Amino acid sequence: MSAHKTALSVNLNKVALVRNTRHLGIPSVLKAATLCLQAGAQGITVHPRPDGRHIRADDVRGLHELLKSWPQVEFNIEGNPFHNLMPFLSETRPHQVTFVPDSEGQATSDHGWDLAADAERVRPLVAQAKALGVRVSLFMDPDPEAMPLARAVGADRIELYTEPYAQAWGTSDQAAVLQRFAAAARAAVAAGLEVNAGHDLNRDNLSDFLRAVPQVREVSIGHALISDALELGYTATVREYLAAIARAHAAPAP
Ligand SMILES: CC(=O)[C@@H](O)[C@H](O)COP(=O)(O)O
Ligand SMILES: NCC(=O)COP(=O)(O)O
Repeated sequence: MSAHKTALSVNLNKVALVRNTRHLGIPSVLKAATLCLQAGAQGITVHPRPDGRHIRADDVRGLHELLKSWPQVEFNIEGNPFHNLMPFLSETRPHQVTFVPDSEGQATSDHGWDLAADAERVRPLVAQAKALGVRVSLFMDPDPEAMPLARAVGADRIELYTEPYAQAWGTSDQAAVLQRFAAAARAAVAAGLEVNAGHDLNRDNLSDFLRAVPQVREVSIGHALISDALELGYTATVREYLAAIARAHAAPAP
């Protein structure tokens, strides 16, 4: 058994994505956060992208207010520090920021930092976030040799980008890919970093990952978790609508 329990941080991007297709405010990001926390999630993650396609500034502010009532819960804001991210840190001082090297308008995150190229420009932004009291995590590919560089720019944690693992899960590549992630996590810890993980983790592939990479302090999960929440909720929801129809038929308007 590992000495710590891995925290689950729920990424709410996809709730906002659906919400943004109309002007009704549903589904509500704040209600989703509340339900996830009531169910035991230990953190909330959002990635306010520059194009505002899902999480927007008002969501970040609203979650910041909401989480004042949940002092044990970690607020994690992800994004590219060279785009729109840093003002959110000054305004809300979340527990953690995850720097992600996405381009503007990128469909979704698909690689970690290349610190051999970017260390000098990332370092002052890491220092700026830490001066605000915000823990800094860097989104990284599972490359053991890059971990000392992540530490050298001042990061507290790294987040292992797990899509390659998710793609390998259940195939003959799974064991080899997991070995790569395990080596990267060991290298991170040896360099003085803590380890997070995320991207395309789901309730099928998660346990195998955490067994192989027990150092993981936190997983942030959005796309699959929100999809599961929809699918696991269809039965009860359809019954509610059928009940509403039945009520109308049982007591029609006079
Ligand atoms: C850093 C990371 O892996 C997540 O932010 C992920 O990219 C989710 O972002 P989207 O919900 O915009 O795909
Ligand atoms: N940092 C990863 C994250 O927040 C969620 O990624 P995904 O589960 O939506 O792929």
